Amino acid sequence: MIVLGGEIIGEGWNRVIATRDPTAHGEMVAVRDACRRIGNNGLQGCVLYTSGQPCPMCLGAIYWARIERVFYGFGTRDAAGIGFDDHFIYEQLARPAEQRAIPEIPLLRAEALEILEAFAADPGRVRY
Ligand SMILES: Nc1nc2[nH]cnc2c(=O)[nH]1
Repeated sequence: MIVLGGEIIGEGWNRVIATRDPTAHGEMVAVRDACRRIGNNGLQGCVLYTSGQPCPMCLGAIYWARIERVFYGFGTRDAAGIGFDDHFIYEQLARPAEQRAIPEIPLLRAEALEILEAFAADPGRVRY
């Protein structure tokens, strides 16, 4: 759940299998719920309470949402004990991008930079 000033503003639980969505971890569902309810993509000042320590995907969403603090029950090593990959993915991120089980390989940087620079120069750009 996500709490702001003592009030629950978002709730979520794992919906990966139910919705056939690999991103539907409990934390992601809660972040989406809170953002929808408050009508904002930022969750500044909010605290997330979760049974399990967030995986890297969820932690990324937590950072992007600017959540202030996370409280969790069991850790990623505990989750690994029942077959979840959270800890494995953290270990993967500690390796160079090219050496991971799923390598990230730079491609067409100059062309991609043109798109990035055009976006940066767009006066209608909204920062988040
Ligand atoms: N913290 C957390 N870890 C997971 N690993 C797989 N699914 C989940 C989830 O919903 N939450």
